[in-house]
Amino acid sequence: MAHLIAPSVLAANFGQLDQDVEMLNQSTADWIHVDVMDGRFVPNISFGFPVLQAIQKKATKPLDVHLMIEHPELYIEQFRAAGADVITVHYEACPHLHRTLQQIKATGAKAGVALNPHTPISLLSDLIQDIDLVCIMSVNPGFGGQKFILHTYQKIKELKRLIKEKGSPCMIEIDGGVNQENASQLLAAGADVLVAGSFVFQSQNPPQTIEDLKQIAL
Ligand SMILES: O=C(CO)[C@@H](O)[C@H](O)COP(=O)(O)O
Repeated sequence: MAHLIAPSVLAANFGQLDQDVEMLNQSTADWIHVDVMDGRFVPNISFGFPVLQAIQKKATKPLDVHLMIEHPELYIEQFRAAGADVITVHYEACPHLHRTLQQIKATGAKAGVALNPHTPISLLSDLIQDIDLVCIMSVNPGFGGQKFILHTYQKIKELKRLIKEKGSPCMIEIDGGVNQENASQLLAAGADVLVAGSFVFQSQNPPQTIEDLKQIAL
């Protein structure tokens, strides 16, 4: 399967969000990645339902919503109603992760699990069959523009092995510090979806940058 590119609107210009979403609509991006932060699970606050709804109104591509919040299970239905197509919760925020994944699937959304850099892949061993997407955080969540953590390559390979061993249809997404330099190695290690925020939005020509990431061959 060809890899997917999911630009993160956390790095967009919120003064012209409509235009930035329209740029993504016109680009070769596959998904639009939306980072929700609550100031508790992560030391930053981004935005909530009204902004997600505004993005949904304009977007013509699936919304990949990454919840960096405590107690995500309290808000799943609301995020789905606000436009989320993929809902990713953090392993570290869910004491009853299996139940939360079922809750996400019951809304009709795809169910994702994100892992902080310190969280081992092996913890997913008993529920990998129930996950549609694992988001490996390649930075500590909370901020865009951070440096990519090299140990990520190892984790992708481990996850790929686990997925194969258990026959899971799960996709592997990488989030944080993705750029033209590391993208090809990430894909070679087994990544299916690349999230890129600052690399896309701070470039001279964001649609071209998205297309360059899309065209990376192994
Ligand atoms: O979830 C997060 C950060 O917590 C990411 O989605 C960032 O938004 C990616 O930004 P860059 O590292 O690509 O700038």
